[in-house]
Amino acid sequence: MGYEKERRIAELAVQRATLLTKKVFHEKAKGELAKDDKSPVTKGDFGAQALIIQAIAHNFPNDEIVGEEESSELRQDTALRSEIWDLVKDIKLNDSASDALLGGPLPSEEAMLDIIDKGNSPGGPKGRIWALDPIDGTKGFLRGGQYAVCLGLIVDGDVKVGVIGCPNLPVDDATSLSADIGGNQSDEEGKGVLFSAVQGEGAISRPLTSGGLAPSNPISMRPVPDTSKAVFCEGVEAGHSNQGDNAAVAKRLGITAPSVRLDSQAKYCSIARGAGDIYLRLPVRKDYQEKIWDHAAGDLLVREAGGQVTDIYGKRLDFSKGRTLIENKGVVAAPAALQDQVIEAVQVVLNLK
Ligand SMILES: Nc1ncnc2c1ncn2[C@@H]1O[C@H](COP(=O)(O)OS(=O)(=O)O)[C@@H](OP(=O)(O)O)[C@H]1O
Ligand SMILES: [Mg+2]
Repeated sequence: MGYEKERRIAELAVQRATLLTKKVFHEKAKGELAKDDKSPVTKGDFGAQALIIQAIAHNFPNDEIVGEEESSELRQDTALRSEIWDLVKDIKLNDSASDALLGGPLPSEEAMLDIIDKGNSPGGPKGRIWALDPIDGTKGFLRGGQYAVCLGLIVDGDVKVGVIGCPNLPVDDATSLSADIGGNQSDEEGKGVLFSAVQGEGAISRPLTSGGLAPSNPISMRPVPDTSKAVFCEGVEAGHSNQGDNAAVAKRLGITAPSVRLDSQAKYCSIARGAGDIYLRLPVRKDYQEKIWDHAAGDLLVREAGGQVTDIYGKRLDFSKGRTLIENKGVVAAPAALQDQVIEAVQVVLNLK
């Protein structure tokens, strides 16, 4: 219990960082950048990481941070670095009291690089550790589709707070399921959704804004009478989860509805609000270790919305082992009442039993 300050700071930090990523996303969408230019995602990633770590370091100076990015590339590339600095120094929430909570402007480009490198914690079983993915769903971002800004607080190995900004998801939690849930949901004015959860206190969503926090609504997973009525949410990239195995699991469960495909932790968010029911991430490569920043916030959000999240063996995701989920393989997230049946089907399809 508690963690209200952590939730508020995390929500505001993610909201502010999302503004930066949206600026770059829309420059790209309007064709102002070369089509094969990889720099938009790089700019968004580094800029958002700097802004979020600044807010954490200002409010919780003793906490550690596991961030996806580190600054060595920027220390080599002065042109890219100054483009990112131009973005970072100008981003403010349109509400001075909220902005002040996140700390004053960073003093210099050098300070920005140092802040980015505070994301170098090795993680582990003890203490307060934030897991940060400044742009999750890189491929979705580049494609003009779904991406997410994700931040989770892990305390002694347990996720206590999870916050996810999804600038391209529809604001209304009741929006019906749609296979076409790409970047066409986005606009520059400030649509999109901010999701959050605190352990033991449920999950909420609120519209993303460019100022202070908007009013929130509780969210929960859809009641699904039996597995055949469920809808899958799954990734877009065939290299990240095994779509053939997913289809075989769906068949075993009697599911006929087409899967909703979207990038990033927007999948966890969608099932947590009832826009889809089951998220499967079945391994493609045996040796791939999932990263904690790709799952910490989404894991808590779904569990607080009435779901269960495990790996393909039915084991809870273990965030106490460092920067990766070394003790887990794949992800299976479903309404709590269906989880055992889904795991059973996964294990049959993967020949685990
Ligand atoms: N081989 C493999 N297997 C599983 N996961 C991998 C793999 N390679 C990369 N990644 C990580 O996938 C993150 C993006 O996941 P998504 O869910 O958006 O992917 S997708 O929707 O399935 O395309 C992506 O996060 P971002 O880099 O932040 O986009 C990677 O951390
Ligand atoms: Mg990621």
